Amino acid sequence: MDPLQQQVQRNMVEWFELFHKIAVLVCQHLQLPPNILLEEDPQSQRLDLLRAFFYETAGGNSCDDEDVTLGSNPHSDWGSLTIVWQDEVGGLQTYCRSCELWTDVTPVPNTFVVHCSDITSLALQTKWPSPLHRVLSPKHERRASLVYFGYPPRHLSLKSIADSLSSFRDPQQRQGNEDSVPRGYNEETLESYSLLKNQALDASDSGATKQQLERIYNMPIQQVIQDKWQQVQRY
Ligand SMILES: O=C(O)CCC(=O)C(=O)O
Ligand SMILES: [Fe+2]
Repeated sequence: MDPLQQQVQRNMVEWFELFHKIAVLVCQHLQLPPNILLEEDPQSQRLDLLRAFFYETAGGNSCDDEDVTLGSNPHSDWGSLTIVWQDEVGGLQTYCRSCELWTDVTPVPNTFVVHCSDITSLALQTKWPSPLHRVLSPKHERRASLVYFGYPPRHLSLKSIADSLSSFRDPQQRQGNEDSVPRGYNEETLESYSLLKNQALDASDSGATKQQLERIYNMPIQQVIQDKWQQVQRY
């Protein structure tokens, strides 16, 4: 590796660890149990990802097409928790389901945005919805962001996460014996969860379904996420 590559890698590792610490602190602050929504054992490999984004302006000389989208399409994040750092340009928006409007997530210096992502939301029976969000193409200034996608320990399943969260909040609560998905989900909310959609280009069933949740409910998270990466593989 040349010195520049080494420097970039060192910086990325530092940021990766910093974002992971922030994610752990968020869980602690929300009084969520340790080592359930995030892999906290330093010896264990994480599924987590850190991505650096750089959004070019849509109105540059090289492109006259007004419809061009250089941002990010509406989606929800698959994991447990997402931590976003964005610069002052803005463009991140979340969808308000009840008012049916896109709302700007206004950049605030020295702050991070935290999304409760699909896995956490599903384990909490959508009590905390996973936000549908998108990034608009910046018009005048280029935009940079760093996005950390946190995942639970790879061997856990949605069921075991759901059981741990409910017994943590209510120690009297007995763990469910059945492997089936509990009732109580808001099915309309589920429809926007990317984790439950078939995102393959040739997918015929593009809608999210309760059956999909049933299919993955007892699978190790690692397998669920591997299947998702297969779906979004573009050759
Ligand atoms: O760049 C951002 O602010 C967010 C990007 C995003 O939502 C994602 O990559 O999942
Ligand atoms: Fe996202």
